[in-house]
Amino acid sequence: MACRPTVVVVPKWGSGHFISALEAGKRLLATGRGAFTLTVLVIHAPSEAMASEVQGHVCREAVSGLDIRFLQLPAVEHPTCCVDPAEFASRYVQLHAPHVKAAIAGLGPSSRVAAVVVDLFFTALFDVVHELAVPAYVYFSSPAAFLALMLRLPALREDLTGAGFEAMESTVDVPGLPPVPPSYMPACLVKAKIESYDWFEYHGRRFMEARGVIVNTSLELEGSILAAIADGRCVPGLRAPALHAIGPVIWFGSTDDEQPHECVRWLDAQPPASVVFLCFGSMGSLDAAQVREVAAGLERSGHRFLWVLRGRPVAGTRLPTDADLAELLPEGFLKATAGRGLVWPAWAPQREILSHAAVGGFVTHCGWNSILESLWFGVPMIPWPLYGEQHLNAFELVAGVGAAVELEMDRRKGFFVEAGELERAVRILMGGASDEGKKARKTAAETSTACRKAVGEGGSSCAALQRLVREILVLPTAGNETR
Ligand SMILES: COc1cc(-c2[o+]c3cc(O)cc([O-])c3cc2O[C@@H]2O[C@H](CO)[C@H](O)[C@H](O)[C@H]2O)cc(OC)c1O
Ligand SMILES: O=c1ccn([C@@H]2O[C@H](COP(=O)(O)OP(=O)(O)O)[C@@H](O)[C@H]2O)c(=O)[nH]1
Repeated sequence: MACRPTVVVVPKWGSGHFISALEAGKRLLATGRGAFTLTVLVIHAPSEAMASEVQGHVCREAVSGLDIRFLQLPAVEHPTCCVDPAEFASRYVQLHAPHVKAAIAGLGPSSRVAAVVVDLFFTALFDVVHELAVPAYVYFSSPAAFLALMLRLPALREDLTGAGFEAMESTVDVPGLPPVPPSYMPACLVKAKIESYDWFEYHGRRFMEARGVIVNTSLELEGSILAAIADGRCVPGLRAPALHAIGPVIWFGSTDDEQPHECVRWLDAQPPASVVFLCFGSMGSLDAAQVREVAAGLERSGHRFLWVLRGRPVAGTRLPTDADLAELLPEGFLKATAGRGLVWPAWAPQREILSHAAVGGFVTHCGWNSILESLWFGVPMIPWPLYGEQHLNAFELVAGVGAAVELEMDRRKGFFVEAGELERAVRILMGGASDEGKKARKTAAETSTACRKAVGEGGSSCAALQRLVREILVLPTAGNETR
């Protein structure tokens, strides 16, 4: 079919961002039933490890036979003196703006560019998208709760002293959530790191310029927050951005391994719902003292476990290394837990593990993709937030969604978790007669059903996707219909 319009997606590197944005693009493509193609502008990831991860996804999709064209953008210099990944990503993409403009303009002769969808850290690209008079969308791969908070940041700034949320005594009003204690504010906003607050506030303001914000969530999961945003409660006096809740967007593809993964083979030999799974995301790792507490807590809980234990990143990088188990684990631990525990020192196939019948609980760093995957498979959680917006996600999981047993962390000691506390939470989550555990397991099962219904034919997220595709396919209107 000649001259079909194309939707341009500009994803950020990093598993949680890139795969999610690509999968959302593929769902747009499938919903459009051939009415448009997808063009993905690939930004060179800032480290070799991340670049090769992105390349793996690109190569796999390039041979999928779908209408996706990948355009690699030229490399640019790295910005210097950035305080955190949010600032780095925001400034790095600014340097790509001329290349993004040239790439989009270059598509013009063969296909009309119907929309440009950028990652939540990439709103600096709006300037060139506006210059080209193309409708701009944001793909928000974090929860609506964090979107609500980002939209609220300009107003919240007025209540803050220079010390940030850490010094705040009252709770924080995130519309649609119960009052949030300041200690649950995202790690990137809690400390007096004014640069990262500035950047999140910057993006929050720029979301208002978008034709719509596509959020990886559903009405069933975050209905009250989506309603609060749509009602304008986050941006009083201004027009709220149009929202498209199309989630859960989860990638169910595989990495073409011929043999089942060792973790999966081990799970095959365990009884149903007997194993607690521990995994801390693409960037999470624990220090040596914390590793010893986890080992003691798991040993004392008496439960079966599959623990993805990663080593600290080497200097100058952010990705965890493969762990040296002999060095990290307490002496005798592997022997004492042989037969009922597996410690895996490298990247693990998390989705496959969560889908396994032997898994009954998940100790998670609360990355939003991990939460959605766990809910999809009906696995109740113990939240152990580390970085980014994860503390807010953990609060929402316990106080809002309810599919989790809270883990007490010593907030004055770098969020340290004692062995006894992990043992307590694991025992409650994995069995026993406590109401708290029963409620978490029941809510996880119910939420799984609701999530699957949302993306199925006639579900709320499926309908939102169809409305979004209709909106993209017609020329810009003042529509704000998809709340
Ligand atoms: C959303 O707020 C923050 C996100 C991050 C952040 O940074 C990051 C940088 C990389 O180079 C690679 C990554 O994979 C990555 C991931 C990441 O956070 C996760 O993003 C997911 C997709 O949006 C999802 O939201 C997870 O919940 C996040 O944990 C960093 C940060 O501050 C340091 C943020 O505030
Ligand atoms: O050992 C690992 C660690 C992470 N993941 C996947 O990486 C993504 C992590 O995204 P999330 O938003 O949870 O957290 P982030 O790593 O971006 O902080 C999820 O899809 C996980 O399933 C995985 O497959 N194996």
